[in-house]
Amino acid sequence: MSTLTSAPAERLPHPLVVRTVALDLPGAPATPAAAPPTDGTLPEADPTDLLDLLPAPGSEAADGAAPLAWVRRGDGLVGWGELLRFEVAGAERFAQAERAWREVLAHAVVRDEVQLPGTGPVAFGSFAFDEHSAAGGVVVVPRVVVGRRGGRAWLTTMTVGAALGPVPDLAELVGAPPAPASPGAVTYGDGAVTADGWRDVVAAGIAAVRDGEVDKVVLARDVEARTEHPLDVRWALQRLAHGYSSCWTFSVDGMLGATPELLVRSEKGLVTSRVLAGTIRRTGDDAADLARAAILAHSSKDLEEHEYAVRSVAHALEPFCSSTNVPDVPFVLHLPNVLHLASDVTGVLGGEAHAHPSSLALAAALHPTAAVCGTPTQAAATLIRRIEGMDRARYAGPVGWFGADGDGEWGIALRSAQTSAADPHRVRLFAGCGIVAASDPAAELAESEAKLVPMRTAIGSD
Ligand SMILES: C=C(O[C@H]1C=CC=C(C(=O)O)[C@@H]1O)C(=O)O
Repeated sequence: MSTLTSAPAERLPHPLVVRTVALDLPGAPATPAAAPPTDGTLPEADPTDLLDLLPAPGSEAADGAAPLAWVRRGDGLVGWGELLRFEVAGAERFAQAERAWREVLAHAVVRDEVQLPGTGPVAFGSFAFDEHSAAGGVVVVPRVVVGRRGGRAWLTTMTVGAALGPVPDLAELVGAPPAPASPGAVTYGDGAVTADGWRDVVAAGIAAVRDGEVDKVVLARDVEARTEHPLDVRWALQRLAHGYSSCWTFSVDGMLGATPELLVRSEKGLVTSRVLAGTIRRTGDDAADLARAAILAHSSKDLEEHEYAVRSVAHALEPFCSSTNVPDVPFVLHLPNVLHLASDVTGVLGGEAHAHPSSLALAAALHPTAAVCGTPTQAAATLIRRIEGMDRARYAGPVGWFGADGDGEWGIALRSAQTSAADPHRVRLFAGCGIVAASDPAAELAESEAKLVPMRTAIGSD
């Protein structure tokens, strides 16, 4: 693995050599002729088909690095082996990451026999929420990527060399990874702020809204988990993908989770963002939850929170788009733990395709949205720094992947946790809540607990 902070291509002894070939995964025929079926439906993939391929920690293939994943409903990308790693920091972290990736690509030799979004060269990234955070950001170029999309699958290998090697073989690259072992019992402790202390943080946030310092602020907290056995990230990813299939299950550099919120997907000039804000807990009873969905859809407090988030995304996309579509009314997204108000904002990038901003540049322009920071953005960010009492690190920052043409997908790292490279028993879980004038500290604490459920379940053993 090479860790580079600047001018990566100049320091590479040879160009990046990339080869993508079609693959025969379950539910993903290697030959396009065999798919899609005549009834128009796509073959069902198990949500963990891709995740099952990830090598075990400590194995030669894992290369000492955390697994890479971006998976939803069985489609997506998994990657392993750290061929290149770029660490970035500060306000320029996104631009630095983009520059590093472009420099590598400028010297790449690519043979892509599949030609779909996610084939050819691919890099994964994860970035700190706050430009002042020591967590900065990282871009990882894996040695191996396996992808699946709409019934087709592929294998990409990336090396640094002089020429294309032989056709890569999945069986040789993967072997038969052992199933992840349970992390055993998990104990929980306070994070940077205790639960009681966080109620006071929320109360301070409400006071700031009522005083007119901000219209909305999103406040977050962390809890510390300790697993009996070292956490195998694959264990958590498989449980997240099964339990939260409508979310994007991600893992980059030890930041993992299942986010319901897509910051931006950019594909062939079409931009999509799934905006969430406004939440109600589920009860576990379907009839009661339907009634709660109706309450949420009409709650002025939640609709206000949501409106700020949608406006911030639409406003940030406008300069790049020739047209945008912003739904007038949100829909209710049903997750196993909570219900959210959700809006899918779309746009068409303006100008010539070669001049389109990359998906990461769009993510940088959108970040931080009012769903994770507040309104107005700068005042909310300042308030968060003053009262939240913790470094969010990469929680609530952009996480995802991009390819050689800049297209890609970036989620907001929510319902997430950060593992520790130094201590494989330690996991830091995060959750946050949008605060407006009508918020109540006890209700927000309960909401944050509901938002911790996906990661608590993912690292649990039952
Ligand atoms: C900040 C988080 O959620 C955001 C996304 C959806 C709904 C939210 C809310 O209703 O407060 C938050 O804005 C989190 O899950 O940590």
